[in-house]
Amino acid sequence: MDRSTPPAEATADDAPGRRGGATDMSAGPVTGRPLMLAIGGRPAWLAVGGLTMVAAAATVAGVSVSVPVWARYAPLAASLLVFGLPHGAVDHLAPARATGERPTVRSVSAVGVAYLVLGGAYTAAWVVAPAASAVFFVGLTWFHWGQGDLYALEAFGGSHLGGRPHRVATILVRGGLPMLVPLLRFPERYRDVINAWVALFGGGVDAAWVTAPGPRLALGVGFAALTLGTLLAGWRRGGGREWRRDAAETGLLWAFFLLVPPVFAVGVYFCVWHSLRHIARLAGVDPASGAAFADRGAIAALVRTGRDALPLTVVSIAMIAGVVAVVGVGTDPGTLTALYLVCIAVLTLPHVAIVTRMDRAEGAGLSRRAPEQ
Ligand SMILES: CC1=C(/C=C/C(C)=C/C=C/C(C)=C/C=O)C(C)(C)CCC1
Ligand SMILES: [Fe+2]
Repeated sequence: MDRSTPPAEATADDAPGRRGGATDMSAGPVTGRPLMLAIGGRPAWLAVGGLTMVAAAATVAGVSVSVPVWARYAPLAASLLVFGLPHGAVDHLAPARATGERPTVRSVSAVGVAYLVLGGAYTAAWVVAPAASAVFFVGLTWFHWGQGDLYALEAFGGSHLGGRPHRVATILVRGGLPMLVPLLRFPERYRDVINAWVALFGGGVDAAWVTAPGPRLALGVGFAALTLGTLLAGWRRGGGREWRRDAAETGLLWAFFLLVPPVFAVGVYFCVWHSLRHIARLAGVDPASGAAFADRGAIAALVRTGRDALPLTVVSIAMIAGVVAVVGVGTDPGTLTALYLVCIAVLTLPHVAIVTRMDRAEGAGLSRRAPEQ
């Protein structure tokens, strides 16, 4: 698929930032809209929408569904293979492709060095200051998952997105949905997850304020106001179909993270929302995956990108298994999940650096020049 031409389904207004579009303000291409809808949109809406409806029906009927422990952890465990870990395992190829070039030994090595330096530094930080590293991990994920959603909104054709302040607010809202909303409804479980990370290093967090109602209420009211203000700003820029999609997704994620228990909800979100959106982005910058999508559809594009992700997914799983064996932690799901998430944290810091470079190369996200209005 030729990325420089808007796909048949999209109009120039649909895709304001795509190279060659009539209202093009950016330096580079943004993933094709049909690709992002097929891989990064519909599956996530189905999974998250379906689960939210089940949870809402159970709440309205006053039925308390007891989810077995293994099922609570199943989505996070599945993320080892199902889109989660693999979405970062194409990082060695992605920055070159984002600039429209073929990966070279040099470009792949630069990514390797970034992983060694940033991942190494963050590993040391976990050992020296686990509580601060845990808080940093939540903040980093907040930014990164918001950054991922901002890219997807642009790829959907988000002409309601304004300049830098509106984009920063959109990142804060979209990242805060998975990182803050679970705290509002499930503070004890939230604290237990963070405690489990820190406990791996022999520490504990004294975060009484996390479970205290006052600060939580303030955070909830503040975040609700930020959500409404950000959506209102988009509506005032013209609203329209993409604004309605943004508002519907935002409302859906608010409900999802308020209703569905947090470890399960975050696991589902990681697999089908964040990771699939990034995979759609990766497929969009890879000519072979783009062609597979144009010829044979979404599954073919996923398989093509999956092939690129396979080697480093296997290496990452082997490394995580090695860490589990060497540190010899307990085998209960809570502890294993904590160790997995700390490994993910170490991989996420360089991953965020790579994605931010891709944003710059594509003129997307915070690197996009403000559209004129
Ligand atoms: C599990 C869980 C949490 C944090 C999960 C995090 C921080 C996951 C990060 C994953 C990343 C960064 C994946 C790569 O893109 C919370 C919200 C603390 C509490 C609720 C349960
Ligand atoms: Fe990511």
